[in-house]
Amino acid sequence: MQYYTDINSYQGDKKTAVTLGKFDSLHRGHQKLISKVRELALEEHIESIVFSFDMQRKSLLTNEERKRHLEQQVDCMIQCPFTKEIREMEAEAFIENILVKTLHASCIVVGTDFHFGHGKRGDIHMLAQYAGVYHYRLVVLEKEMYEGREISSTFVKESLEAGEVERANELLGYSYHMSGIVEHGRRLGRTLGFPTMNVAPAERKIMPRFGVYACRVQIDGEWYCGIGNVGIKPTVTETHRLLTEVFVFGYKGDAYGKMITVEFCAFGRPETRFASVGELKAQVDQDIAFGRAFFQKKCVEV
Ligand SMILES: Cc1cc2nc3c(=O)[nH]c(=O)nc-3n(C[C@H](O)[C@H](O)[C@H](O)COP(=O)(O)O)c2cc1C
Ligand SMILES: Nc1ncnc2c1ncn2[C@@H]1O[C@H](COP(=O)(O)OP(=O)(O)OP(=O)(O)O)[C@@H](O)[C@H]1O
Repeated sequence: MQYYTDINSYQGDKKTAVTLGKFDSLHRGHQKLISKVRELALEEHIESIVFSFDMQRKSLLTNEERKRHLEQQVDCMIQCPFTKEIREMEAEAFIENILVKTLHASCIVVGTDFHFGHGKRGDIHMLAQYAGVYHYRLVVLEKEMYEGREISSTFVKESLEAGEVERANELLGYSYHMSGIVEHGRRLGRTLGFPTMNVAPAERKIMPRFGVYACRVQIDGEWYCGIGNVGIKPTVTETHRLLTEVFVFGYKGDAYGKMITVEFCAFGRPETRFASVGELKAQVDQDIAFGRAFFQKKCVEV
């Protein structure tokens, strides 16, 4: 996959099938658009492109994660910073300069509510109006729904904030996850009987509600089950540093310094400030039982 973080460096001269939007989470609605772009590109022997506006704020997927998700799916991805120039570009100019002259779009795929250009004046009606002028085909897809509500990145964020991670995962079509390098904790966990891997989220990564989650953890390419806590460990620290900590079932190695991925599968309980470390340990023992039971119910060996 070709990857660009600046529209001006795009040099392709082939005709393309393009889908556009913020694509913050690559949820099931986004995936429908991406599948369509791939299908059209194959049919017409043209390149498939995902053009995403990088809003440069807190997001569900980091740019790196979004790139990784699309790596094997499309020919090209452009994460275009939402600069003043882009924000203030009139919609007609966006169609002519970006879609037609730069990307050579011959198919454009968007959802019914796609808006673009200065003041968000551009929409599917404007795109349809110029289709004949610039000889592109416009494909507008209906919004993918979940229990009567349109799937959106906003819906995913609300679900994660509420601890409804299982619903978030349904909306996404994959499990919400975070990655990072395992760092040293205070090594208190191992004296309590549950050694943990500590990972800090990327700076702009949105984290789910503080609390305990049944997790799947990828270490050195292998998947494990575990139980994790997202939060600031108020019982044992006062630094308020946000971390994910996981006790990985059956892992015996030394993971310090390794890059791991933690998938959030089910919410157990909110993070709590306990009166003593003894009370915390008693609760974590129950959390471990919750985690094991969750995966056993799914017939996963833990
Ligand atoms: C499943 C699980 C649940 C946890 N729940 C809490 C909690 O509710 N409150 C809290 O202050 N810390 C919680 N922690 C964090 C522990 O305080 C922390 O893992 C322990 O103190 C070891 O920290 P260390 O890695 O710095 O040694 C939890 C950790 C795990 C693995
Ligand atoms: N549920 C959906 N089904 C089909 N297409 C969708 C769906 N949601 C968004 N799209 C389309 O995907 C593209 C990117 O959408 P975008 O990421 O900008 O919005 P969103 O997912 O609704 O997120 P947000 O809540 O941040 O507005 C747009 O063309 C949009 O119309």
